[in-house]
Amino acid sequence: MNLDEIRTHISSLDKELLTLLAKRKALSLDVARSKLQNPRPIRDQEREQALLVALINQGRTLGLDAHYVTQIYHTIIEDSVLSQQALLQDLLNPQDEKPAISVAFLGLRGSYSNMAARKYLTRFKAELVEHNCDTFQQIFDTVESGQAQYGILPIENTSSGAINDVFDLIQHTSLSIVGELTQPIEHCLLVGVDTDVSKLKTLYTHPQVYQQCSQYLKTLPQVKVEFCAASSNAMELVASLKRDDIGAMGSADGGALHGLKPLVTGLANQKQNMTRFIVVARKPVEVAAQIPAKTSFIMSTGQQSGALVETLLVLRNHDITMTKLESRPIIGNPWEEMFYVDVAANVNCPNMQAALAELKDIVRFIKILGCYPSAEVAPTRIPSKALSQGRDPELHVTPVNVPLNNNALLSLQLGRFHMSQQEPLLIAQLESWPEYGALQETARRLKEQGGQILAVPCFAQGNQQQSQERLQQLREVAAQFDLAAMTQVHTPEQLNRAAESLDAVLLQPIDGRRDELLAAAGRCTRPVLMPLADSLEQTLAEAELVLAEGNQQLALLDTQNRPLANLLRVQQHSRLPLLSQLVGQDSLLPQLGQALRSAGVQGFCLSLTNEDDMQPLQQLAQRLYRD
Ligand SMILES: C=C(O[C@@H]1C=C(C(=O)O)C=C[C@H]1O)C(=O)O
Repeated sequence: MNLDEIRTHISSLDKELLTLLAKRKALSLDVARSKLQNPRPIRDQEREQALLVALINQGRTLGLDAHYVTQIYHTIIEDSVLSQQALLQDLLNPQDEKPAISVAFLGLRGSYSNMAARKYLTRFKAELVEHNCDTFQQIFDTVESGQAQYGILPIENTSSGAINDVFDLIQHTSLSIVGELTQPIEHCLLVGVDTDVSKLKTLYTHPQVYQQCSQYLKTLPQVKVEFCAASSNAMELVASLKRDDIGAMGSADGGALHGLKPLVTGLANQKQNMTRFIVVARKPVEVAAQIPAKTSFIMSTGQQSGALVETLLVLRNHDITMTKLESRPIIGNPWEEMFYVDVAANVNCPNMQAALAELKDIVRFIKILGCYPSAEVAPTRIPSKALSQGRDPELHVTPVNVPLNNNALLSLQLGRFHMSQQEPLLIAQLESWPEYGALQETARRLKEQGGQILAVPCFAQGNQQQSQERLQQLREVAAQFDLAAMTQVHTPEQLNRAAESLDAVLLQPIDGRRDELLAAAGRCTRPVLMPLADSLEQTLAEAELVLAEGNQQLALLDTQNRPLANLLRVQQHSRLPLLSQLVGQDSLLPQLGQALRSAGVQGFCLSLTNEDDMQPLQQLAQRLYRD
């Protein structure tokens, strides 16, 4: 086949794939209708898990990686669940046939609020009429007066926290919250004509965006920054001037609406930058019982001691999970607070009704702001043991008896992975920086075995530029294979740079600068792995140093295969999660792993050279994740 023929073949396969996806979606809507007739929850994670495991195994026989199959199916299932939810909501809240849906939001075309509005309203399949507003107050007014049906408001951001102005306005509105959505905020450098970063002289941006990208902007000393009222204004300006020495900052999708292209992406200091938006309307909606719902309410309690605790106990006693609690001053009543509460419950469910009745008796004031479908479809986790492949028949031994009496241990989240003794973390730690292809291959094999973290040394001797590139590449490869990324750091400077890009850092203090590194680790916002010191006392003192500076995301790492008795003592005294570093080629690796796990070790850092084969990793994974 020549190139054209191959491409024709690919195009026809893609068409088939799309047809099949559409058929799958239609079937999933049939499932939703059947769940409405015989009421069952929309989400069935047991079914999803079984489906994913079967698909991963089928994929393997066809030569497809586990992570590839998982990623594709997470997207398909997320859409399937959200579409089912939307169908149920439409059936429950029939809308008059509307030729157009109107929505009020902050900023112009291309603003983050505009992108959120577009995303939320795609499911209405009606033309969108946009009302640009200059202030949050104007959004409330536009919806209250009936000029727009919906208002979209940002309520909290993962880097900057609660958006107080919106919380304050909600106190006084008659509108209801009818929906929520979370939008990733991905700042890019946008340009209107073909150009290069070195040619840029002026960047137009909003002060908040400037702040969130300060570290990247420091690398462009030749560029002057001009502030605009909103990112969308900056985009409009750059689009109209069409010059190669100016740029704007904002989202790639927003820029595309103005014909701008992203020149550099991922500019934010904090990589996981998300904003949660609420959707408000004049009439509340009813949420189908099968859909995970949230209810938001505000309340003010008296000022007697324990008043707030009393209300929280009511929620606990009715088994209602609180997902958010904010307090804001009550305007006009100095030192009195209004509490904003989100709970994961449908306002009409019996538990919530009972809780509300009790709350009414003990608070001064309570108002339901709305009940709406929860927008989070967290990917179904596949247990590592379902992934760990190619079991070795000779390794049959009785499963370890994991002692369950140490649940008082502090736990740790590394990236999106949680450390637990039931499912220990598996880290592949390369001893030196590999070729890009070899890095990808290690990541792929680690993921195939159910491992979670890729650790590679990124800091080359004195070469800042190179280490920056390595941090970037490690982050990319880890993300590609849905792994968390970690690197070894020797100095506070390295620690700060690693913490900007990666999910965790592994401390390797240099003599003489040890305390300095520990103090920096205590101030950083990433999880830290700290090697055990020479004595138990010193380890405890060093851990205390990190914890006292405010970082509670700390785990200890035994790098010297210490006797089990020592490890048990460290755990007993520190209550911190403990990991063990093992050498990749040790023939006793699986047995060692099993013994250490029985002693309470919650993670394994397997050091590998670039030449090592991955057989031992596979054997360790099999042993760790065996039933
Ligand atoms: C389609 C269903 O509903 C949901 C979506 C699933 C899917 O798209 O495969 C699987 C389980 C449910 O969470 C179902 O229950 O089968």
